[in-house]
Amino acid sequence: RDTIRSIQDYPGLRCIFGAETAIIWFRIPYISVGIFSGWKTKHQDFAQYGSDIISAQVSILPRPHVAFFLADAQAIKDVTNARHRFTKPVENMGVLSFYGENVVVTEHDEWKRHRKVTAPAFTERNMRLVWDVTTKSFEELCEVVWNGLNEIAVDNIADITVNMMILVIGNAAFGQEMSWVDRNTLPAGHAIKLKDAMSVVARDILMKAIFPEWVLTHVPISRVRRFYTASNELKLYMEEMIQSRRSGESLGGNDLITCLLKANDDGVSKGAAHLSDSEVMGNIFAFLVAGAIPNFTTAHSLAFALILLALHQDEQRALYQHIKSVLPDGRVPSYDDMSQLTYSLAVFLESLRMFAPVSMIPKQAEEDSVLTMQTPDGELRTVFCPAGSRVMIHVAGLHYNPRYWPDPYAFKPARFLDKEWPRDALLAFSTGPRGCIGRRFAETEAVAAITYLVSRFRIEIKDEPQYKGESEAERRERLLKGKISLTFGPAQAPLVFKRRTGCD
Ligand code: HEM
Repeated sequence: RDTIRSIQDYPGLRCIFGAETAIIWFRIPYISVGIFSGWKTKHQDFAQYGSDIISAQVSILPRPHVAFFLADAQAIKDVTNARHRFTKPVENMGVLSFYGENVVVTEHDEWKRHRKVTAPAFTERNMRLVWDVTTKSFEELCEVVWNGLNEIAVDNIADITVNMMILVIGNAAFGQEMSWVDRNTLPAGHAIKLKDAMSVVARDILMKAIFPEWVLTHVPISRVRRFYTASNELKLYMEEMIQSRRSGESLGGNDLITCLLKANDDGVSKGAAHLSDSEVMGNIFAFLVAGAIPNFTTAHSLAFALILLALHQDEQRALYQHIKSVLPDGRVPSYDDMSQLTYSLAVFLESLRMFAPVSMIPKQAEEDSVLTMQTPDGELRTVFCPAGSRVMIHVAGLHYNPRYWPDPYAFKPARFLDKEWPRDALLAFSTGPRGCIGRRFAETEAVAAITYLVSRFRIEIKDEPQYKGESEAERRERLLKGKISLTFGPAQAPLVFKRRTGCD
């Protein structure tokens, strides 16, 4: 009753468990708000209450409190820009700092120091490397692994995109040669290969949050043992990589580790902001395994983009024609072409709008504040937000808000070709000072991947006898059904890649 009174009974959800409780992840009316409910409810809660800011009053967990859900672009912009008034609640993110403090898990001046050193690591040269590695890996997949075949059926497209992202991050962030056909032998002193250590840690990182250290060290369950070995191995690999760059072995590279170390050394020599050795490790880990979250997000977003293109052949044709107009000779696209490949980027952004991997971004109100939003009639209205409230940026609510995105359930990449597209209403990468540091990295990877694949293959849905007779709508629902693991990704989408013959 007290919490409801503190917000003058502002309309919204009333539940026992809050959006951040790990006990019940989904919406159960009056019981649980559900951290993952956004993917399902999209803009519906806001439409129901007739307002793009609604409250959620929680009576038990994580503690009795008020949360506000925001799907109003201006209110979200105000919150994300006011870094000191609306902070990132980092207290539950310890799992991402087990190799060292880093830019993801820090706040205030500490965060500022981490961000100042890490942001310059994402150089233009690094993006060029990301592009080259992505196209090279796809070339290897199509010509070597798929053996130049004209038709390839893939049971689950996400398996391909996740593997691809591990290769890209291994090459472009770690500076390690990695490919589909693993030619590397096991380095001396290691129990598993780097690629395997990355995949296992990325997949099972939540074990670190769930289990105490003694469980990881002693419990004889093979998956737990494998995770424990992989996380120790990854640490060892990272130490060796830092060591080799420190001893000047490979400082010529443009990978993220090299760029980060250069930026840090620069800070040290100028007496400016810099990081300790353990913080360097923590940030490399943040790029990679916290980077596992970003990397899975990129992989899953790319998978959704390919599924949507397979479901919308008209859009795929338009994209192919556009790619052909940029690359009429059919050569492999280069990084210099990226600025012209606007349709490929539009496809990626539209998939991110429809299937944002991060559906809620939490903030904490440090002081009493007022949120300003627009009513459906276009008037401005203020909402009192007491100190201590959670403010949840409801990405899915914003992305399906018809005020910014007419016909929000339709796949229309052309929205992003309009120069005036509503930039403040796309929050997949968050925005403001704490916006995603890897956005350009992810976009580069995705544009290279989409362009390469669509220029060479027509992508279709695999026909499966058990689904014969299903309607268009049922098919769409089945293929776009999401699954939640570390982030949101497609559950199971079988696709067929048909090599283009030149006349299609
Ligand atoms: C489609 C791909 C991606 C999506 C949708 C995405 C989304 C996001 C979002 C929503 C945030 C803000 C989280 C918050 O404030 O709680 C964030 C932050 C961050 N992202 Fe990404 N990301 C992607 C790719 C990447 C990649 C490829 C990297 C690195 C290689 C990366 C590194 C980071 C880091 C280090 C932060 C923390 C920045 C800070 O707090 O200052 N992300 N990302």
